Amino acid sequence: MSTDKMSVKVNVDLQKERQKCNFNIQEVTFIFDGGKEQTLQRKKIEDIALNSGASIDSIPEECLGLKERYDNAVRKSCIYSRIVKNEILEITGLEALGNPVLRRTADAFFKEISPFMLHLGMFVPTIIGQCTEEQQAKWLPRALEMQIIGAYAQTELGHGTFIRGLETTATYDPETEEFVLHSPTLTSYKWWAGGLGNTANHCIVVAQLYTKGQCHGTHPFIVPIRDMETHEPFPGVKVGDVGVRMGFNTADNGFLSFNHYRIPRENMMMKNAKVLKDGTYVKVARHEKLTYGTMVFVRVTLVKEAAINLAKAATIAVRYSAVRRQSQPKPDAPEPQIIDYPTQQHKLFICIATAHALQITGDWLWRTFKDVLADMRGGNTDSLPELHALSSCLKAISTSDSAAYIEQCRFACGGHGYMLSSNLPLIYSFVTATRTYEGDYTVLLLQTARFLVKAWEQVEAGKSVTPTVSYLTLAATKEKVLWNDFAEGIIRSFQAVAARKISACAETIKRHMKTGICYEDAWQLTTVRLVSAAESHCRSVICQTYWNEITRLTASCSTNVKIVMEQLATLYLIYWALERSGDLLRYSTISEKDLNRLQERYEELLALIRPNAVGLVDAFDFRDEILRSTLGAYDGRVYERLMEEALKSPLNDGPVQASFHKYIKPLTKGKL
Ligand SMILES: CCCCC/C=C\C/C=C\C/C=C\C/C=C\C/C=C\CCCCC(=O)SCCNC(=O)CCNC(=O)[C@H](O)C(C)(C)COP(=O)(O)OP(=O)(O)OC[C@H]1O[C@@H](n2cnc3c(N)ncnc32)[C@H](O)[C@@H]1OP(=O)(O)O
Ligand SMILES: Cc1cc2nc3c(=O)[nH]c(=O)nc-3n(C[C@H](O)[C@H](O)[C@H](O)COP(=O)(O)OP(=O)(O)OC[C@H]3O[C@@H](n4cnc5c(N)ncnc54)[C@H](O)[C@@H]3O)c2cc1C
Repeated sequence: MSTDKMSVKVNVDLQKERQKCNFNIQEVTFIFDGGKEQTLQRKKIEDIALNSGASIDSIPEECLGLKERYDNAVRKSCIYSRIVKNEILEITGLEALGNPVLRRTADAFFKEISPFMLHLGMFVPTIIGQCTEEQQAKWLPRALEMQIIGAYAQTELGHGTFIRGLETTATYDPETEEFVLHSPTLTSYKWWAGGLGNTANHCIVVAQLYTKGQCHGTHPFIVPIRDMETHEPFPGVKVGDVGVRMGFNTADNGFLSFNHYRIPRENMMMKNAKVLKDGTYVKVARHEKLTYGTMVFVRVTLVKEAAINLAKAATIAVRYSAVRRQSQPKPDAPEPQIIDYPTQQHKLFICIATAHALQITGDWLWRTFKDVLADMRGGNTDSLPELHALSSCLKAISTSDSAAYIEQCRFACGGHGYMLSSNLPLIYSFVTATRTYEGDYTVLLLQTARFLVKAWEQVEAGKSVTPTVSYLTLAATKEKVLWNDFAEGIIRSFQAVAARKISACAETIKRHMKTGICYEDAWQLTTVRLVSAAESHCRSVICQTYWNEITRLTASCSTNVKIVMEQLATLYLIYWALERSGDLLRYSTISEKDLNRLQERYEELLALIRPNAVGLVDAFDFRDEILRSTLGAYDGRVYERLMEEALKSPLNDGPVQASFHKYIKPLTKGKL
């Protein structure tokens, strides 16, 4: 427990909740963080970054005007980046790029997003992933020292998903040994890049590479866009802000265009392909899609990003639900805490369980990513398609589930959840964007579906497949899978559902083709089912990973920790079995009686988890500075904080606003 938690006066209901908790909270914190060392490291980093108070705003961020908000975010980004550079990276090394501790700590500084986020989140990783060693030696130290600040400009006004359709050109001129960057149309303007509008002085630009009259497709280039002294855009560069957004308003998302703008040949990022001085194009990489590597990396990190944000929202909503009392279900009895309503438990406990499921799956995916990276360093790219399929569907489902459940947490807080000071609307506006950026939900599930259909064709041909799809053999028989309600049985049934959906998609594509249409059209006609099949596959991966890993991770834990972690994981499996009962009825032998029994077990689990609910969210161990919520603070002084925060509003700076004299008074006096 940190000192701030020990010294404060805590709401009586929350105190009672904490007394009820029957498990060792710290052990669960270690599980969520990925181990005791990780917890200790995170706390050390949080202490370094937050104990100075540099993150605190005197006026709430949301009460500032757009320009002041941006200015304040840049000011704090400079402070935070100094801490990151001088102290945090010393502790974590570049592993910090894949570790949510930086983002989690950054939340204390920025209610929205730092305009430097993409510098560390994409600019630096792309230098690492796409530059030769020589190029890295030139750019990486400057980027890490914050001597240059970068953005990642791939998306254009006309194209985001379809990267091959990007229009910006980079044409090689052997005379001067330069690339000429050009934006031929309005739709070719770069659009959306975080940090680009006013902050960055360099930018990674993804453009169609032309040399010797031939187009070689999209490649990344490092492009200086502003003068390092004056920060003026260079001649030939047009750059600005894309306008007000639903969230991300301090992230400085920008547009960018080029008018025959020249950069040295060496600024092409040449790890995967090169252009020689004479203009000869040389392919280095063994796999066509290695230039998409930064996207795979960010998709992998987004799974844990989804988990952390959901854990924050759940912490706010559960603590608030323990403090809030409403209605009178029994005559003459006191108003219950709203967390005692089973419907409230149904809204909230799945959020706690999902945060664990995604965090554990995110850890597993990160380890898989590192293994594939190691294989690729040895020249073996065989496991890349599986990693792409996994990272695509897990990014899609984790961000989509997290956004939906964060909104559910907001609903669970009634009217006060609608206050920006609850922080729930801001968390939601951030997370709902993650469903779109770095690959839209549907588009990514269809990428996974491509892999699954191919894997199914291999199974049909009697060939072996990779471990994450080995369950496809379950579809080889048309028999329904035998239902049983042990965890392993539920997981097996989810796999059978996915397998049968995938095989049905493959059959549907073939059936369409028999009518004479081409494969691409047959694929399009099947996409609604393909998305559903990929979603089922992804859910079975999450369920299996969550169950296997939680069993492994709790093996040496105390009994009550084992029990509560198993209750949560079982709740997660049963919740999804009930949600997908239609699929189970179709593809397994589950009966109405089995479903009724599952429903009963689900409700029993809600009651069993209830006394530990506050302990479970305390175990996520968010400092108040990171939660930034009037409803979710550790002490539960909800009403006092709502009032204190309301009084900070500029609209409370006096009893009468100027608008009364300017407009209302003339109106009421009939003079307007
Ligand atoms: C120093 C101090 C600083 C202080 C900072 C303060 C705070 C910061 C704190 C912390 C920061 C840390 C972390 C931050 C974390 C994250 C960053 C946050 C925000 C990010 C913002 C968002 C940025 C973006 O959105 S960038 C743009 C992303 N764009 C996309 O994702 C586009 C989506 N489209 C695609 O990916 C592809 O085009 C496609 C849809 C997949 C299709 O591609 P296409 O070329 O058309 O290919 P095709 O469909 O024909 O398939 C061919 C073949 O290739 C396979 N394939 C496709 N993609 C891949 C791939 N990536 N890898 C491997 N294989 C791939 C595909 O499956 C096909 O295979 P096959 O033929 O079927 O076998
Ligand atoms: C907050 C935010 C920050 C961003 N930051 C960056 C950044 O830093 N750098 C950067 O380069 N980009 C950035 N982006 C852009 C982002 O990557 C794209 O918006 C995203 O990849 C989706 O592409 P799109 O906007 O072209 O959507 P579209 O592709 O136009 O999608 C619109 C709809 O069409 C559907 N659709 C599209 N193609 C298909 C298909 N083949 N099959 C079926 N349905 C399809 C989609 O499912 C969706 O429903 C950011 C976006 C946001 C919102």
